[in-house]
Parts: sequence; C-alpha cells; structure tokens
Amino acid sequence: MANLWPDVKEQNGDNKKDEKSLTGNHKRITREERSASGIWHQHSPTAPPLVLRHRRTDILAILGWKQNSSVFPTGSAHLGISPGNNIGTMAEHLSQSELDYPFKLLEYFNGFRVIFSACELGVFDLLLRSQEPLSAQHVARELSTSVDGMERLLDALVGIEILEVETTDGIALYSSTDVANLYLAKGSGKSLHDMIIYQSQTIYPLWNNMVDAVRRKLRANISIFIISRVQTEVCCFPPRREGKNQNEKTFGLPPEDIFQAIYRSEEERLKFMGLMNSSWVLDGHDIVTAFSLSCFQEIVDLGGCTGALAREMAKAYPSSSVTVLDLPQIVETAQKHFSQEDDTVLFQSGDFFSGEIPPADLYVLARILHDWPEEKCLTLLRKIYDTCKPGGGVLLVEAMLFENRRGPVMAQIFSLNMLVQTEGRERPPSEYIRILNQTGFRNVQVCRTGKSYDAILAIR
Ligand SMILES: C[S@@+](CC[C@H](N)C(=O)[O-])C[C@H]1O[C@@H](n2cnc3c(N)ncnc32)[C@H](O)[C@@H]1O
Repeated sequence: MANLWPDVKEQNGDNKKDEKSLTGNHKRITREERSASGIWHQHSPTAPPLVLRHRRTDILAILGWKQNSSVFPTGSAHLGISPGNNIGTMAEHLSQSELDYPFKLLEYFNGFRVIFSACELGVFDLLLRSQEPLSAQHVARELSTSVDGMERLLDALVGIEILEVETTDGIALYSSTDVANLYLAKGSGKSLHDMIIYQSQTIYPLWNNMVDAVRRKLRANISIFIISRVQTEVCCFPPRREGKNQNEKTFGLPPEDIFQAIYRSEEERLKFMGLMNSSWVLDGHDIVTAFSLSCFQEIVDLGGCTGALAREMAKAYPSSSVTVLDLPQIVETAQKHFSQEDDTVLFQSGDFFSGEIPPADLYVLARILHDWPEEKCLTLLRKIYDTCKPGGGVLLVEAMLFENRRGPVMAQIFSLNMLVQTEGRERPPSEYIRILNQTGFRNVQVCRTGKSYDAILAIR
C-alpha cells in the first residue's frame, strides 16, 4: 500500500498498477542498470538526446489482443542511442522482433476496424447463435453481405485470432473463439458490443479530426484584409484555446454544448447510454466496493445516466437509498429502456449546474469531472460541498492518470477522447485532490482498482 501523494491513503497502490502497465512483456530497467548500460530516460537531465521507447504491449492491451510471446519476446524496452549515431547504427542495436515492429504496426492500423466491422455486421452474434461452424457463403447470406467481402473479413478475424477456421472438403468453416463469444457477441453479460459500436460510429469520426483537436488554431487568429494596394490591415483576435473538441467539424454542432452534441438524436442518445451502461458490467462492483460506503444512508449519483452504477451501489449497500439525478430526457430514456424489474434505484430529473441538487450523505460523480474544465469542476464541487451533510462525502470515479505520466494507456487514450468530444480531460489523483481540498473537502482517499476506473472518496 503505497502513499501516492502526501496526506493521501492509497488502498491498492498506484505503484503496483504502474509497474504492471510499464513492464508488460518488458523487463523493468532500474536507474542503476540504465546508467551502467547507457540506457536513459528521455527526461533525464544527463541522458543522451535520442531515445527509442517501445510500449507495444500497451497497444495490444487496448485491443484486448492475445499476447504472443513469440511475436513480442521479453527484452530491452529502452534503447539508448548516442548523439552521433545515424539510423544504420541505430538498427544494429535492435533485436529481430524490434526490426519487425513496423510490420506489426501495419497490422494494428486496421486491426481495430476489422473487429468493429464484424461487430456492426453482427458476425459474432450469428456465430454464437449457430450451433456449428459456418461457411463464408452462409454468413454472407444470413447477414446480407457480399460473399467475397465476408470471406476476407472472416479470414482477417482468423488472422488476429478472434475466430477459428477449419477447412473440410475444400470448404472453410468459421467458428467463434470463447473470447469473441464472451466479449464481442451482443447477448453476453460481459459484452463490449455497445462500446465497440459507439467507438466505431462516434469516436472514430471524431478521431479523424484529432490533428485539428491537438493543433493550435493560430491561422484562425489572424486575418489580413487587403483594403487597397497601399493599405493592408491585419486584425488579431484573442488566441483561441489550444486544442478543442471536434463536434463542429465532425457533426456540424456547436462545440460549446457538449451534451447537445452527444445527444444529437434519439439514436445517438441510446448509443451513448448503452456505452455508459456497459462500462459498469466490467468495473461496477470494484468501484462501489473500493471503499466501505455502508455508513452513507442517502446516496445521490449525479449524472448517473442509465443507473447502472447506482444499481451496483444499491446491491452492495441494500440499506441505503440510491437516487440518480440526470437531465430530463436522460431520465426518461433510462426509465424507458434501461429499467430493471427489481429496481430499487430512484430517478430524479435535474440539472446539476443550473438547478438544485437534492440533499444527501454521499454524492457520486462518476465520469462527470472528466467532461469539464477545472472552473466548472470547482463550481460543481462547491455546490456539492454546500449541500452535503457534515460527515457526508463525495465519491469521484474516473480513469486516473499516473503521476509520472507513464500511463495507464487506457486513461491517456480516454483523455484524447475527452479532447475531441468534451471540454474536459483525464487527470492524475493529485489534481482531483487539489480541487477537492480547494472546495473544502478533507480526508481524501484514493483507490486504484486495477481496472479501467478508479475511485476517490472525500469527506466534508
Ligand atoms: C460521461 S456521462 C457519465 C454517466 C454515468 N455517471 C456513468 O459513469 O456511467 C455524463 C453524464 O452526465 C449527465 N449530465 C451532463 N450534464 C448534466 C447536467 N447539467 N445535469 C445533470 N446531468 C448532466 C449526462 O446526461 C450523462 O449521463
């Protein structure tokens, strides 16, 4: 149990997860080993300037790809190159697997899209329903696709080890792996299907404009008007914020109202809510049990969306009352499409910025602060502090970055999602602790769950 930040109790230890993410297949190299072997970190003041760093297992981790040690053997992850080296000398330092790296990258470039396309077409659902392996022709007929296209897609899925194939009498018959049945088919309790659809249809179009989101919009700030041959006027506008969401360029929607863009149609609203709902299938129990919350009688999940996390909360703490507060159209859709028979969770419509928030012992903010810039986070936390009963608290649930900036890669990628879609960002625990302290909360405790999302509990 490592102390991550002064005056913070860390339950699971940041270092443990950091170590796991850092090392992957690689051996972790100590500072002493590094200096003895001439291998250096990029930010070391005495390091040679050019450093090659490989984080291959992280790419695989995003995809949930099987790690294949013959393709990614253990070995040196950091290679120090002296300033005078040219590319030829650099290559001499590389192992065969490192020289093969570009070819592996070429596979990853489109590997995700292979899975996304198969999900969208319903390939995994069909193979799960079918009791026997199917030919490409059969799959194409059932899913109304071309045989040739389907055959190529199925073969690529075999290549990335998501499907299996057997050839009998010259006919290739395809079947699902357990991984595909569990995580990629729609019906499974652990299905990532809704996440994949959202990723494919909404996040990827936004990511197409990632370069613009990252780029500083300098060109837009300066306009030159040629008034006459002798007179040219240069107008400078105030510099625009560096990087911004891409809702306008991608969907033609104003960047200021992020949820108007996210909920731009009934179909999009349902897709987003499906995405939110499915995350807690994987992480929900770990989050609600990260701290013992049984002392909090009235729990309000602000921006609780479909109520998926609130339901986990109600299951873990049956003597507490759990209420979800969200925007009116979301509450309506949640009750229509996501309610469950034995639901004990209550729903309340409201706006946590412009309206009142109900009194409670514990407020949950799950994936809320990452949508907003710091000023808005402070506004919301101050409002919660003022309404919260003394001894009550706030539970933040976010994908938290490591303080040393080296991961987790999932949180780093989520932060880019926030860049293209929202006004917010992912943050390390120290930033959440600072804003919690700034708004008056004390006894801040951080729990790294080791899953996608982590928790911070703070008491008023
Ligand atoms: C990123 S989602 C997180 C949903 C949920 N907490 C979870 O983790 O699954 C943000 C949620 O905040 C809600 N929201 C956004 N602005 C809001 C506002 N002003 N008042 C209430 N809810 C709001 C959205 O409708 C959405 O459900």
